[in-house]
Amino acid sequence: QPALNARIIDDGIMAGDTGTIYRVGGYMLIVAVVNLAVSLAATYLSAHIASEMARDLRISVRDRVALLSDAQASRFGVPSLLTRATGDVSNVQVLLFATLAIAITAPFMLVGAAILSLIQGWRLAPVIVVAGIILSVGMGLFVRQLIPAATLMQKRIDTLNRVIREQLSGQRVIRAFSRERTELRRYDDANTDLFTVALWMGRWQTALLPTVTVVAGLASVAVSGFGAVFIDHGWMKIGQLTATSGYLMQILVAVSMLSVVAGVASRASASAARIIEVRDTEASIDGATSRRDDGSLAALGVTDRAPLVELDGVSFRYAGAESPALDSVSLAFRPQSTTGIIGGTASGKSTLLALVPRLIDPTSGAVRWNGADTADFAPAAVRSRISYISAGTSLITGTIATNLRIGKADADDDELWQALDLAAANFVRERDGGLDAEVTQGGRNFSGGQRQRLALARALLRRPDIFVLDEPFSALDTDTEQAVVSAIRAACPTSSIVIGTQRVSSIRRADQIAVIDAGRIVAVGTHQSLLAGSTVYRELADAQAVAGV
Ligand SMILES: Nc1ncnc2c1ncn2[C@@H]1O[C@H](COP(=O)(O)OP(=O)(O)OP(=O)(O)O)[C@@H](O)[C@H]1O
Repeated sequence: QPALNARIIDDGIMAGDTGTIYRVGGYMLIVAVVNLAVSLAATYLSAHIASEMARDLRISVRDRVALLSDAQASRFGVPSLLTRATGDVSNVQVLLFATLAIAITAPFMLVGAAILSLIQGWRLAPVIVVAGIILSVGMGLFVRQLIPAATLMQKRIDTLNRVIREQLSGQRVIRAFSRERTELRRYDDANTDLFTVALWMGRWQTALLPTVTVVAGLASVAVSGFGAVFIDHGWMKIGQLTATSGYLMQILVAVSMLSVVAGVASRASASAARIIEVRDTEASIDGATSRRDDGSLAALGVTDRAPLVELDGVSFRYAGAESPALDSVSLAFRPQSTTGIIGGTASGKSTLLALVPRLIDPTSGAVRWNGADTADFAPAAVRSRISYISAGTSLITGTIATNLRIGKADADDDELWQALDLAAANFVRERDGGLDAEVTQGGRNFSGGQRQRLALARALLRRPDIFVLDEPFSALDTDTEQAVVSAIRAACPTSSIVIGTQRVSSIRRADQIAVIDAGRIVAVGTHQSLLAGSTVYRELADAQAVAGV
């Protein structure tokens, strides 16, 4: 366009040729319309591609997170994983959009304008080159400053998210212990830390544009000044000077656009590193860790019948822990039999139970199904035969039906009602909406006992070969827990039922009771034999005032 403008001035206005003015003016109009259409299309396509990339990236982060072991997930921390899957992906999305919409076109614009300005005359080239060098060096420095700051900023967003999460989930405790002021201060500190780094980045970012503008202004003054001298000497025409000024402006616009992209790029590169860190984490518990290519149950000799599950000299140590949570545990869970694992706080019950569905793998020893090491099995194959209830029952946002169908996706309503009845979850019948009654986040609109009954119904729906139940009755009264245990046994006569608990009442009728203390099995027997032979068990029973029946 500046070249066409130069022709209008030099060949049209100066030569008094109105025909050239109209003709070249027409070309300018066409160029402007094409320019508009191309940039609209480029913006649309860039937005489309960037959004699709972000969607795929979120899926891949989620897929990786789903495969992380508990220890790996807690190394990142839930708030950080959330930020990485959302805010960090958005930063990369913005960069991709900016790159496609601006950063690809800007260099063409820059080089094209530089070449076209040279065609107009070489004499002003040094001005353009000097301005270009100053701007490139300035931008390089700017990006170097911003990348570490952007990394710090994402970390501080993680911290703020963690504080908010803790405060929201612990709201009642905070109120009950009058900790509002302390918590407010904690929030303020995290918020101020984030503000400080954001402000620092903002200052650098705001400094960049004025720098570009000042360099642009000086370059423009230099072009006009030198140009005037060159015209005076007859080395240049007025139109050539106008065109060179126009191209200089285009170069500076391109540089300004690149400077905006540089700001986005520094944040995005910090975010990309955080996303890559998650994606590159080798999942420690997933299908890929099956030691055999064919990790199916059939390939390993486990048929339709409930298997004999054995813990064979199993030890487990959490990463960084001084002592093992489980130490040389050997125990068998037989089909058609109920096993109780009882022990005090932190004795290792949850750790032991998590081994069965391969939520964790033993540090040494093996978990065997019909003699075959489950490390050879695909975790999904093992889990498909198990119903697991973790301590602190989890429900998800949805309805009662959607929560129950996690246990069995194709269960019809009759099956759901039957499972609810077996789990003594009669309250669902009185609830508005019945099976379609709403479940809010974490099942907070249900009491602890109701949540446990729903979890038991979900576990029952699957009719698994093994029930692995971690403290499943802690919020139920003893009569109800007995009724539910009997109902599970009657509904699934061939299954193996394993119950981890601190309550003697939950397991006293079990065929086998293992007493665990500090990660070791200290006694195995029945209620009666343990009352006679195990001090730990007797003490637990005495403390809970359970009669020797
Ligand atoms: N994710 C973890 N990281 C590190 N150590 C852990 C982790 N989970 C449990 N432990 C430790 O392992 C030991 C056994 O814990 P576990 O949760 O298995 O006990 P538990 O018998 O189920 O306790 P409770 O009845 O109180 O739930 C404890 O010393 C505990 O501190």
